[in-house]
Amino acid sequence: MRDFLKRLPKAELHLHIEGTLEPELMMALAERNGVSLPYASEDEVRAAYDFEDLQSFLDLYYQGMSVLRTERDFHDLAMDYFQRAHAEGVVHVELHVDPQAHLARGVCLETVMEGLGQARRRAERELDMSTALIMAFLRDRPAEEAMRLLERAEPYWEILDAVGLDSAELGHPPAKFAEVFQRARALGLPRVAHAGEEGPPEYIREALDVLDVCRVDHGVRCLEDPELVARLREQGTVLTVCPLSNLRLKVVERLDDHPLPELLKSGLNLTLNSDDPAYFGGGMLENFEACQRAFDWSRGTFIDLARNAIDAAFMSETRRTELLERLKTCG
Ligand SMILES: Nc1ncnc2[nH]cnc12
Ligand SMILES: [Zn+2]
Repeated sequence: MRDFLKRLPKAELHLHIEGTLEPELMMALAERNGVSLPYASEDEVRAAYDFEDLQSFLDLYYQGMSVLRTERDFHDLAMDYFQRAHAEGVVHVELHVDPQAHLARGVCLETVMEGLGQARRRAERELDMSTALIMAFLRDRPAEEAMRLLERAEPYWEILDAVGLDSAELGHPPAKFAEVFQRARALGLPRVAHAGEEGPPEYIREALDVLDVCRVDHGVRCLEDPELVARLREQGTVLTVCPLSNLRLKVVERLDDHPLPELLKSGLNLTLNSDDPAYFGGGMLENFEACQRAFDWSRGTFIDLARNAIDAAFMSETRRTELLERLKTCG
């Protein structure tokens, strides 16, 4: 089965590029840039990854990214991830990036975008990997700051595939960002948002009604609201589910308790993703394998999930056709 899951052409729709920073690269960049970290070794970094909830993870996630300072750092970060993902049979990656977290540290938007752009072009050329870029707003910061970022990103509007919404969910409902998302819509930018990870089903409704998102990141708490489930099913809204993330952030106690089988039974349009692979114990292949162990799904189920991701991805129709063809030969 591992071989089959590896061969499966996997499209990853929910990944935070800053969440791919492995302890080895974190330590190397800290050294290169003279940034001090509260860890003496990679093992100490790993030992700190024992999270209670989303906030306890975010605290380390923002601390970890303090080592990213230059264009080359962002290039190295993304290229490192693309190579690992490629080795796991990932053929398309949609990366969320959190510019506000970098701007707040004095790293300018151009540094982030140019570094990531270089890596994306190399991935395309050297790994035959397509990529998409989602510029995310931090929901625990003021909406005015998000609006300033959107305007500041004008030179990059052309290369953005979507805007997103992430960071601490509770207490920061999607409606707080109504104007920002309206502006993104007016600019012709597709929209996605994290909702229903730790937050209530009401946040998923708001993401749909107020932000007009085409996909919901996580969305697992929709099951608490049967009417919402029916609506998501009828609309075919994609949920980008992240099993190992939900486990490590204690959204569920054990993977066997994960709502994925129920979400599947409810006829929802699901995809599997890694979220922050360096922090949550594995990339796409580990997430697929963990589901195989926990739920004993058939090959057909994994093929369906992989197809959902390709169908919903921000990619050219030529690329989509090519990947769907590749998927057919996989069974
Ligand atoms: N799982 C997650 N939820 C919300 N914001 C995030 N930023 C990075 N990972 C995240
Ligand atoms: Zn996420």
